Amino acid sequence: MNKEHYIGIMSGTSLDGVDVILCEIDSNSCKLITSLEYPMPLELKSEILRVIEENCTLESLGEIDHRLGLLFTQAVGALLIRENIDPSGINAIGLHGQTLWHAPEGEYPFTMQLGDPNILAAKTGIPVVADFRRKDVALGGQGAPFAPAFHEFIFSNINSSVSVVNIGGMANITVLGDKLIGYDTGCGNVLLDMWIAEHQGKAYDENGEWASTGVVDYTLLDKMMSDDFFQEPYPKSTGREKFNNVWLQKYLSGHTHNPEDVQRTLLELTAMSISNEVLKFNPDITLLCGGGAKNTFLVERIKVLMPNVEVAISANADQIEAMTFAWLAYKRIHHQKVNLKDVTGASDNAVLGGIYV
Ligand SMILES: Nc1ncnc2c1ncn2[C@@H]1O[C@H](COP(=O)(O)OP(=O)(O)OP(=O)(O)O)[C@@H](O)[C@H]1O
Ligand SMILES: CC(=O)N[C@H]1[C@@H]2OC[C@@H](O2)[C@@H](O)[C@@H]1O[C@H](C)C(=O)O
Repeated sequence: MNKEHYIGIMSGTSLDGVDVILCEIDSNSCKLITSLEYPMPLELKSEILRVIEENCTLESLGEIDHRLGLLFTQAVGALLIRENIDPSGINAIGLHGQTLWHAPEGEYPFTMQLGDPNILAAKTGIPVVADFRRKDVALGGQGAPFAPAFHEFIFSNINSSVSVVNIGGMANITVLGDKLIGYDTGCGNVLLDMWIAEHQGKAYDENGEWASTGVVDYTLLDKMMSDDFFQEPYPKSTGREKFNNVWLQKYLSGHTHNPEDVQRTLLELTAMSISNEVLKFNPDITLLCGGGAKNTFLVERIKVLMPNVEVAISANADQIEAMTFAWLAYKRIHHQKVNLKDVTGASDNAVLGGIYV
């Protein structure tokens, strides 16, 4: 069987860094060979947040597209140099890009990922597959989440009923079965990160330590849990354009709260919005992945909220999203459709992504 080598690049909604992985892929398997986390410069992170949350000009968008193209190129270069890899041995790079805005519903649906793939292809000499999501949106789909198709590929050999939950900035669930189910459950770490940054100047609440000093405000929790997004049926997907400071302030306004109680309540919101969805499918096992799987207090709360489900941290928990995009590049290079229509609501499965050489 022919083994091929693909690089996957993911920079998610947390804006914490760029995950770069190298995989060996064939029609039956995807083996992680090595990975690297390349830091997102703080100034670029602030500029991206400013454009998303405050003020956007065409010039700022164009410059961010270029700067991200350079950043992804540096990240790939760092991996190739560290591992002493010749670029000619890489079949292609799967580049997710940085989501700036995701609006799959409405009169003119769109999803926007930036980071010019031409720069990456030109500077590395490696073919790049990018722009994965817009074909799905063109077919009437949500354009997200895509990881469920990869979860199906790597986890369907498990002989129990399985669900997979990625806890990134946003959180998404996959339920494996005859019909593949997957959708975003809502916020993952994004509100927790935002609140601790504002009150303690930290990028994230390590192991939920600050949250654990507060108490859950159940009135606030109930109000937030009654938000439309949590009530809507799937297919559904979301992003920073919804779960952001404006969203939080809407629920906080009119009351005074201790900051640590808000953090504790936000952690409970993440745990509850995830576990409510998992429990709808009653799986034997739930595999957690993404950065939130390292938050020991969050994982503890998820376990408490679903005592009859075995909760485990998945293999390669930090790399699965980047592996997804390496595998999607493999699918594109081989002109294979991706099994996502039941997840995203697209009218058909499709060959996803454009090739940049
Ligand atoms: N030890 C830890 N304790 C608490 N939280 C952690 C820990 N390690 C990572 N995190 C959280 O994980 C986040 C990063 O997760 P991840 O990289 O999976 O997100 P992402 O890929 O950017 O998001 P998305 O999946 O929505 O695109 C950090 O911002 C932080 O909130
Ligand atoms: C539009 C977008 O970038 N969505 C991300 C985000 O981060 C988690 C969740 O929201 C998921 O829908 C998706 O990412 C993963 C990689 C996915 O497509 O499965």
